[in-house]
Amino acid sequence: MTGSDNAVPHAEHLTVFYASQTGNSESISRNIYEQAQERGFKAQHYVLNDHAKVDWDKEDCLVFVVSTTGDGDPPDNSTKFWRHLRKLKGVGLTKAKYTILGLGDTNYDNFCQTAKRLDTRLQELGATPFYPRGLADDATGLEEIVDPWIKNLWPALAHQVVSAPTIHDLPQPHLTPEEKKVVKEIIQKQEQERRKSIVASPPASPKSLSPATSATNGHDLLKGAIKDFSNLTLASPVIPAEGYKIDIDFSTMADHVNLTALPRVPNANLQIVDLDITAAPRAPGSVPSFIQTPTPLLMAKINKVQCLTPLDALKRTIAVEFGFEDDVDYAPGDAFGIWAPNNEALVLGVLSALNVSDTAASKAVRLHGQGIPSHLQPVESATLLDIFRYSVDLTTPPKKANIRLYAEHASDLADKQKLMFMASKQGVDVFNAFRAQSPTFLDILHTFPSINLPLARVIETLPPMQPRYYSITSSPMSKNGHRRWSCAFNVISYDLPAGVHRRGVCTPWLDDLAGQVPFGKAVTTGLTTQRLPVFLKPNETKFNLPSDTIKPVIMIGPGTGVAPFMGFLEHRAEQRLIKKRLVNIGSGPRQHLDDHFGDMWLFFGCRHRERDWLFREQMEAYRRDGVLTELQLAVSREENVPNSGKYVQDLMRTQGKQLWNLIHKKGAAIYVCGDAKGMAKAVHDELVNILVEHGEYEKMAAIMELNKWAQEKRYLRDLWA
Ligand SMILES: Cc1cc2nc3c(=O)[nH]c(=O)nc-3n(C[C@H](O)[C@H](O)[C@H](O)COP(=O)(O)O)c2cc1C
Repeated sequence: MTGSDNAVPHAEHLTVFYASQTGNSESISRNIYEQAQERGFKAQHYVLNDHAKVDWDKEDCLVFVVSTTGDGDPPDNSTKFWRHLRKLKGVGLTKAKYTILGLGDTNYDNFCQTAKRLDTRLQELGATPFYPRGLADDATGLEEIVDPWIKNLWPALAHQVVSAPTIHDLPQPHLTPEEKKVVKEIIQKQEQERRKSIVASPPASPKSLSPATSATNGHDLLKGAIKDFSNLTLASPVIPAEGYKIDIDFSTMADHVNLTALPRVPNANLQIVDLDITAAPRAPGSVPSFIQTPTPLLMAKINKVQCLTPLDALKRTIAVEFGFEDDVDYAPGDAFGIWAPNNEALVLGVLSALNVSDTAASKAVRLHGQGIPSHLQPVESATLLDIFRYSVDLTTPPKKANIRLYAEHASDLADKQKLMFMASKQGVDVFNAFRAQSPTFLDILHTFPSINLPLARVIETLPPMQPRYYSITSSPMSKNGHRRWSCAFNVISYDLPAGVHRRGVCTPWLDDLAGQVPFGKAVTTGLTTQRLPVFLKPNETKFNLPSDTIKPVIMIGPGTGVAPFMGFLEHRAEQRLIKKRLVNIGSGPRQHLDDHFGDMWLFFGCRHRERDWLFREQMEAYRRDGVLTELQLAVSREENVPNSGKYVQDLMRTQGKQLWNLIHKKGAAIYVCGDAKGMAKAVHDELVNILVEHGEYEKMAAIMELNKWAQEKRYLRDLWA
């Protein structure tokens, strides 16, 4: 076989479902899904509640990754699925072949109950397991079971595949024997030269990335592009980004002639039809109509911006208030999504590198084709410029399947061979080193200048752009509350060791739009008039203030995890104001305000009080006014101050008795927001300790009690990875 597309097995259908409460099953299932794609499966990845999106009869194999939560309960994002499963009758799933990876913790009574129940029910319905169930234990380390289970899944799946040889058996594809010979010679020659140069020359500069300057794809083209793009309708001229040539050591490539486990080249489905009209310019501040959001898209203006951290802080955190023309209903604890565009210079740089002229970029096109990614379906008419701004993700590092595709379209044999190597099992270290540099799509084009990818392939194979979500820090009850939302976030911007500057998509864009205000008072004047595309994301886990205002609230949220609690506090301050007016009306005995409101405790953590005590003024004011009953501040990196070297869980320990009283005697609700791994686990463990120490529970009984509270929505967590 000479290595044409015929060498690749016909993709087999595989769907990976997950049910996850705190994200473990989700990320493990995503890993399986990505590996499946790389191995040539036509894979899909869904949360179990979206079970109806898949025609189970048409799937060759189903893989379920499910955790157990509460007291042996399935995660919230699978409850709809369980209702559906209960309703199914007879043996309606006889065609389904499946396997299950369960995640649980042997400290709990009902270890991996969800996985076990699912297994039983699927078999009752006639489905057949094709690979033994795996049950991973968080108590000893999930990876002990998960890693070997995934490793052995592939041979088990290959056994199910009837049509073609597995991808492992593939000869080195897409190179004729003559080509292979030439490539081998080139590699050997390069390797000899590299070795010679190591001996002859002084150590290379530590900078492993450098701006691309090659005449074929670098400055010459970019100079042209600057001229080309100058008449685009942009607010101010933007110079296309240059991209970086990523310098990676390919010396190990010479040791591997036969490459295995190469992913399948993604199918080509998308067609671009040039509608042959210059698109009418969009209204200033509007966004393309193809953007799809789960709740209505709203155009917000920036009312107010404040930088919460000084220059010497580790992170730059800003608080932004958005304003709307009409009322928007929301509750404290909800979040909102922002649909940010890619950095404009990067978009222009990519279009320039793809040789798209300014005229072509601003002409209307229609995207169509069978089986194209769902985010591209609605593109009836849009400009390429808008598609690259809003529809595709230019900054997420590539997956192996993309690298494989780029190899396919590299005309230079050395480029092709390097890309093939990175996509293979043998090149995994080089692939990881490449990804570690966070290459943008533009960097890839500059690093491998002979890649000549048709535009349709670029658009359909780049990941879809995703909205970014932020917790609302304001209350709808405050003045004009329904017409404003606030949020606070860290601006993602960092330098790689090689001296290259990288930026997130949404937060630097917002920071730029808001004028990069300096640390200090909130700025309300002279702000941009540009409207921003946002939409509401109601909280699905009831992470909202209790409706019974007398119920005490314990809030634990270090860093930007405090965001939703600022909304809770603003809301409670408003509730108190209203009550204050009411209680003093009438002839009855005067009532005390605090009789109507339960305690509010906040555990907040920062590194240095002067550098990253976010919302300090507001917190202190709430404390003074009695809205906040107790403020516990943990200061992890500052010396000689109260609570120095402490984290929130340490302060919970010292306040254990009071916390237990609030929980036990007054029925307090507990809220945790922030980092899922480190902080949330430590806080959970500390709650167990408090129940053991002050409530006289056995450890297991304490764990069970916390599960019960999680079920009753009395212990709520809003976490991110
Ligand atoms: C509040 C809570 C309740 C839990 N209840 C159980 C349980 O009843 N049985 C079990 O095996 N594991 C239980 N676990 C452990 C989780 O299943 C385990 O940590 C798993 O890795 C979480 O996966 P996920 O992030 O996908 O939800 C519980 C964990 C938490 C935090």
